[in-house]
Order: sequence, then structure tokens, then C-alpha cells
Amino acid sequence: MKLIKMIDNNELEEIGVVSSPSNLTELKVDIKEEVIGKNLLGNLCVIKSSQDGKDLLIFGQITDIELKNVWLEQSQIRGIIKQKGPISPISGDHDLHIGRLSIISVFSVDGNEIKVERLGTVPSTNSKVYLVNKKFMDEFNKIFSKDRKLSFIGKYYGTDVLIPFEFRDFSKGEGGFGEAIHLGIFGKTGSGKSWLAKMIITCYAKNAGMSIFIFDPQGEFSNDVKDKKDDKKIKWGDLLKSCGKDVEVVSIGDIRLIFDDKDKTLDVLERLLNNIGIEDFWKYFGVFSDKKRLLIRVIIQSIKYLTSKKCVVPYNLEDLLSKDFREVLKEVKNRSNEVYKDDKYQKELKRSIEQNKNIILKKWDEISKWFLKTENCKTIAEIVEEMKGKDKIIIINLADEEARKSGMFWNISIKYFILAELVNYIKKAGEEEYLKDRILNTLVVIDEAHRFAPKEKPDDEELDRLKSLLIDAVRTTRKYGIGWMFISQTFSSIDKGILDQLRVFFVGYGLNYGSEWRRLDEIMGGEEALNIYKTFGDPLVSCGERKPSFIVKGPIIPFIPTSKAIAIDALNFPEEFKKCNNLD
Ligand SMILES: Nc1ncnc2c1ncn2[C@@H]1O[C@H](COP(=O)(O)OP(=O)(O)OP(=O)(O)O)[C@@H](O)[C@H]1O
Repeated sequence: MKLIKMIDNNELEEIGVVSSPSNLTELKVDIKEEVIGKNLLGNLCVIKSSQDGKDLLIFGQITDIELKNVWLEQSQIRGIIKQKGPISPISGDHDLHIGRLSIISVFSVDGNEIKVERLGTVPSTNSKVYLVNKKFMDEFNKIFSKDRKLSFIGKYYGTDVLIPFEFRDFSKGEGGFGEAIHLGIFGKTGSGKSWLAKMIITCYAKNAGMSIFIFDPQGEFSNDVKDKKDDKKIKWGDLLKSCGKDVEVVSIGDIRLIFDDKDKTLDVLERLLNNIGIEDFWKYFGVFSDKKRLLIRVIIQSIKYLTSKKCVVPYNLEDLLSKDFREVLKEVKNRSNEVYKDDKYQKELKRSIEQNKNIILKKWDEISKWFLKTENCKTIAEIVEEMKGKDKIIIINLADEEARKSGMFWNISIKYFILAELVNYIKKAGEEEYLKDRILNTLVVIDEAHRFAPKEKPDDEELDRLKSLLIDAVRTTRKYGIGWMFISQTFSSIDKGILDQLRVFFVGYGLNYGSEWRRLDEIMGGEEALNIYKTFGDPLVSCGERKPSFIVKGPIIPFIPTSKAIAIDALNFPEEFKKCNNLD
């Protein structure tokens, strides 16, 4: 086996030997003097050992380096040093550098086969510890990729050694993960979350038969797939297409809140009207908060009446919401007693409608656009239907500028409402497939997740509904083959019901303070890799090329069957990523 030969032929740099005390999960390493000045933190190491007559390769990551000098721990000597400075040969010469090597994986080597093993004995204290180099890992990845579809998104922290990841689709068949998994990407603003997400999405896109939905509240993902002449742009759309996916951006202006059931459409209209503030619209009717709901009820009743058989010549709903809306206003005036008991206020309502008719009609135009069909428009049901089993990536661009461009009435509650309906329909589509003994095989990505599933109970009714739907979906949709990927700047601002369901974590720079650190420590179960996390630099202040670092934990690194957390440097996107994944 070439890997064993490489070790035996000294092709790897030896950094020390196993020391005492060591155990099955962590080995102490006495670092050799020649490598003491080297940056070893986060480095991947390998030890050749044997177990049950088989050659073993034990891999570990250096998670800490401790300096010990037993002489200097004596207070008399410390006292002398304080007065006279370093004492030769005690200072320096007697220093011991002890590395902590967290064992991340163990493989037995037999001929050209590599098999995952469980470590059942600790290597002896004469076992040499080597630094894994690029050549060794490339060779390992070559053998390891035989039955796997490996992808690369990062390198071991501080090294140029590529880590193999496997982003398998959620199917039960060969190569599938067997069920959906939920992922979370966390880190301060600018820590590289969205770019890492783009790499992960591209890796998932390589799976035939899998669809991906991206909720894009800032329009960032949508912008990156648009055709641009500018050579500097990342042209992510082309990359996704080269993975065999059909990519579509759906803008707010293309979405319609029309449902098959007329009553559901009118319920939605009623909810939308309730989410419009007095200042934005209702003041023109002369009503204030206590009567707003009643007036909306009357508008809906009027529409229902005018489109029903009770009306002498029933109107078509679409016409009534657009060119014939004056008829609704007339009907509302006839029903003013349903809003106010007092005659004086009834007259006041009628007078306000008459007086402000033009501005009411103009504003209504913006509201009604949500319910009127146009050439390229799509209902929420159509959007979800389109992606079913069709190798599709749909990005919903929910950026406020898009809404403004569309000329449709827009506020944050509508954003929540659309997202909630999408979540609802995706879940329903999953249920339907499940009943037919199939799965949806879809990843749903939610950027800025803390805004949609906040920890505190939201005041906004639509947000509260969205949050409940999301928590429920994350809990129930795994078996339907729907996985969720949440991107958020903090842990503490996102609901625990969601965090508890995540199996894969990527944590970028900036969460080593207060409650965030406590949460991170809890999620990582106090793993040693957190020592490395403390040394992450802010990518925003790095000089030269940006190399955002992440702690990763979860069953997506086949090389680490124990799912132990490790630290990585993200690949440079898109150039290095494309090269390492043969996507050129
Ligand atoms: N892997 C990468 N390769 C190349 N450049 C990167 C990479 N990651 C991040 N960057 C650079 O850093 C910038 C910020 O990264 P990114 O937008 O991913 O941060 P973020 O954590 O999503 O921030 P926010 O929370 O504010 O959206 C990017 O615009 C890009 O210029």
C-alpha cells in the first residue's frame, strides 16, 4: 500500500512521538525540537500503528500545544529568573512542547483497501507522529473516492491538505444518505457564510434527481446566478448548470397569491389587508385601529357577495379586484352599518370613500396586483410543483428592491406570509410524495434564518406563523426527504427548536463571546477543536487573500466517521473550488 510506503520512506515530516498520558480519544505528543518553531495548530497528523494483526493509520488534529518546564514551576527558580532574567541551561533547554492530538479517524490498511476501524488500544509511546502533507492526502482521497462521490470545500486549518466531504442526496438508494439532514452555517457578518453556502449548494447540485430551494431575503444568491458580462463576477449560475441543474430565479414581482380555492384566495387577501397599516391605506376610509378589522371583513363579504350567485349578475373575481373594484366600494358603502352602529359614523365612512376614491383606487392597484395573473407570474403551488423531481434550483428573490421595482404593495409581513406559504406547500408536497412511497429529495436553504425563526415570540402574527411552520417542518420533513440549511449570524437569536434538529454545523469567525460561546460549546460538546476556533482571525481584517475558517461537525466528512469537530479553511471561491472539484 502506497500510503504505508510513503510513511516508511520518510516522505512525511515527523513532528514527535506519542507521549503519556494518552487515551483512546486524545494522544499527547512530545514535539521534536526541530519543529518547535512551526505552526502546528489545526494540522492533520497520522500515526502508523497496528491492531489485531492489521496495519492501522490513526489520524488526528492538533488542537493545542502546551509548554512545560518542570524547573520553572519551582518558586525559588522563578524568583531568580524574575531578578536575573533567563537562566542557562534551565530556561529554553528544558522546555517541553506537548501537543494534544485529537483522534478523528482510524483506518485499517489491507492491500489496496482502506477500511474504517474503531481504535481499541492506544499506540505505544514510541509511535512516531507525522504531519500529513498534500501528496499523502491526495493519495488517500484517490483510494477513498473509489465508492464515493467526494467534494472539496476546504482544507485542514492552516495547511494545504484537502479534506474530503460527501454531500449525498437524501434518497435511500445507492449513494444516497437514506434520509434528509439539516445543516446550519453560523458566524459573524463577513465570516464567509454565504460563500461557503454557495459551495455546499454546488456540491449538493452534483446529485442527479435532487432539487434545491433557496429563500434569498437579500437577493445575494439571485444576483450571483444572473448572467453578467463582468468577468470578475463569480458566474455561479453557470457552475450550477454545469452540475446538471436548471436554475431559476423567481422575483417577488412574479409571485401571485392566487389559490385553487377561491375562499383561500379571499382568506389570504383578508390577511394581507390586515397587515396593511392605517397610515398606508386605511386612513383614506376614515377608520382607525379599532374598526380596521371590521371594515376589512365588510370588504371581503362584499367581494364574496358580488362574485356569488346571490348577486344578480355575478362578477368575475379577477375583474372585481381590478377594473370593477369601484363596485366593491359601492357595496361597502351599502354595508356601512356593519362597520358602525352610529348613523353619524356611517355617513362619515361613506363620505371618506367618496372623497378619497381616486387615492383608494390607486393604492388598491398595488394591493390587487398580488391576485392578478400576468404572463410570467407563478402561484406558490406552481413554484413548488415545478421543482418536484426535476433537478431544479429555484431561488426566491425576496429583496426589498425587487418588491419596489414590481410596483406591488410590500411590507415585511408579506415577506413572512410568502415564506410561510412556501414552507407550507413544500411540506405538503413532501407528504404527498411520501404517501406515494417516494421522497421529495430537496434541500431548502434559508439565508438570514434568525429573522424568520427568532428565539423570542414575535409580535408580528405572520412571523409567528412562519416560525411555527418552520419549527414543525424541520421536525417532520426529514422522512419526506426534505433537508433544511439555515444560515444565521448568531446561535442565540434563532429558536432552539430549530438548533436542536441540526446535525451538521459550520461555525465561522466571531462567536466566541458570552451566550454565543456557551451555545457553541454546548453544540460541540466541549470538543477540542474549539481551542482552534479561539485562534480564528477576522476574515474582514485579513491581509491579502481571504481564507475564512470554520469549525465543522456532522456526518458529511466520510473521513471522520466519528463526526468529531474539525477546523478548516474554506477554499477560495470560485476558482480554487472549481479546480479542486473538477468543475472547470
Ligand atoms: N471562500 C471564499 N472565497 C473567496 N472570497 C470569499 C470567500 N468567503 C468570503 N469571501 C469574501 O468575503 C466576503 C464576505 O463573505 P460572505 O458574504 O460569505 O460573508 P457572510 O458571513 O455571509 O456575511 P453576512 O452575514 O453579512 O451576509 C465575500 O463578499 C467575499 O468577497
